[in-house]
Amino acid sequence: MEAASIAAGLPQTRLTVASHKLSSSSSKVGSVTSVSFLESLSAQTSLVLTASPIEKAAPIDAGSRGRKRNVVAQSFAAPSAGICPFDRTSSFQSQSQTAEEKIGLLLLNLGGPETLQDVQPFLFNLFADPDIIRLPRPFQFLQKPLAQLISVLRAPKSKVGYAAIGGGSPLRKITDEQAHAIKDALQAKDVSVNVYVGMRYWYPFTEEAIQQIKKDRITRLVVLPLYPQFSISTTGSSLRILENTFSKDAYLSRLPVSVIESWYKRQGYVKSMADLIEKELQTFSKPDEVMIFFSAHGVPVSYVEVAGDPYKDQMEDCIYLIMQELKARGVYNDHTLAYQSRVGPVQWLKPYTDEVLVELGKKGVKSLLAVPVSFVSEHIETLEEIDMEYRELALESGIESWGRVPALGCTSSFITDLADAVVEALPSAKAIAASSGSTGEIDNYDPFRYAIKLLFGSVLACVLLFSPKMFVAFRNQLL
Ligand SMILES: C=CC1=C(C)c2cc3[nH]c(cc4nc(cc5[nH]c(cc1n2)c(C)c5CCC(=O)O)C(CCC(=O)O)=C4C)c(C)c3C=C
Ligand SMILES: [Fe+2]
Repeated sequence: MEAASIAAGLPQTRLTVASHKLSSSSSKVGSVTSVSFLESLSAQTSLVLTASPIEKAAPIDAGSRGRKRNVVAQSFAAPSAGICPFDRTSSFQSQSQTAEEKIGLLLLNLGGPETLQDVQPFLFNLFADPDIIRLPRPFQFLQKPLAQLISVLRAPKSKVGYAAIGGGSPLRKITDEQAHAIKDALQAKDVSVNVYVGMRYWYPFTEEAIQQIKKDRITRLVVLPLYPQFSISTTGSSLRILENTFSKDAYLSRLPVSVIESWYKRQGYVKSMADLIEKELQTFSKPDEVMIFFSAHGVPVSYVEVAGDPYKDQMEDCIYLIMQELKARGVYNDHTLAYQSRVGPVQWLKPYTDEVLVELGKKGVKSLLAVPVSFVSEHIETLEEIDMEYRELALESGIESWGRVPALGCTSSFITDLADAVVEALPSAKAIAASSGSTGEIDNYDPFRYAIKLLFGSVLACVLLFSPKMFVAFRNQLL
């Protein structure tokens, strides 16, 4: 649904932010930040803070060639008819309202190519992100030429993957469904919100969502990244877009904002994951003998060891909490954690999923249940990498029974808990730092300087990449 048509004529949202009663099952754990998200992000990503100003033209334009420009982000103002079920029996009650508010909820996600033609420009946007390819400051002018080169080299491999799952990523559709479901779950708690979806690397872009929030004159905003754990490369990268845009805009810099940075500790999430695992274990002939195999998306080791990305610690903590929940239910299966989806010639978090599968086969493990744990939607890495590549590898390695837990998607207990998280975050919303300018203009873009940089950078990138050592590394790891 197009945002413009839905968002038009929105009723003014009425809400008591100061006084509300929370459901006894909802948990306040999780990391909620208001203004301080900028500071905490700076602390966590100090190495890249001075990276490029908002990628205003290039990433979006790169993806919009030959496509009707998507001018508005998605906003969901109308209840959707039963796309995702959720629990309407929550004990949350909003009480009488003291102020008129127009509340926005911004869901942040990665985005994915919708067609095979989108794959290369999508990859360009991804590799042009200084939070994904972290170049030392003197080399940052190489970011875009490198992104162009790597995206072109990587695209054929990625296209095979996307072709295998139906010719495109399901992320936009699933995220839209989650947006509708959270909106409905909030409505059932008497909290009216406009929900916006902002993708980092594909449509609807985060920048578009922000512009829509501004147009809609939202008065209070909750930001909810759809990643349970924080990583510089995911939540951090999306928050940087917000930081850059909000701090330069008079209206946005005064808008009270609350950011839910990570939420893997929430009881609703932990219990929902445990429910899925428990249910899937029952599909095996001997459930007690199944190894629970958590497969998390990897990140380069340098993110954790040099830049201080909390992702690895949070992931380990998350697995611990899910296993504790399972033990409390009398499920004592063995479990292990490995990291998947590495790209490029650098060291990523270990152990690697493919290597562990082979080892487990050698050790005589016969039944294995894969649990994707970094992400809450089905996507290429669950549907292709786990369900096809890793399954085949596991069976070749001697594992006889293979299962996979579905992504949470619109599971009702999970959606209800996210809605609770939003309600809990509302009171702490605060305006971000004062605006540095009041025009709302984002950045000066000089096409001539950009072209010179691009030309020079491309030549240097080719020289670097086609040196024999780099060439071998890329051939082995990227293609
Ligand atoms: C090159 C570096 C990458 C880092 C670091 C990284 C971190 C990271 N990614 C996700 C979740 C997703 N990644 C997706 C696609 C994707 N990611 C990379 C690279 C890095 N990811 C590439 C090259 C791609 C494109 C697909 C491919 O060619 O393999 C997606 C989208 C999937 C879809 O269905 O479209 C998601 C989701 C997490 C959680 C994460 C760090 C914690
Ligand atoms: Fe990724």
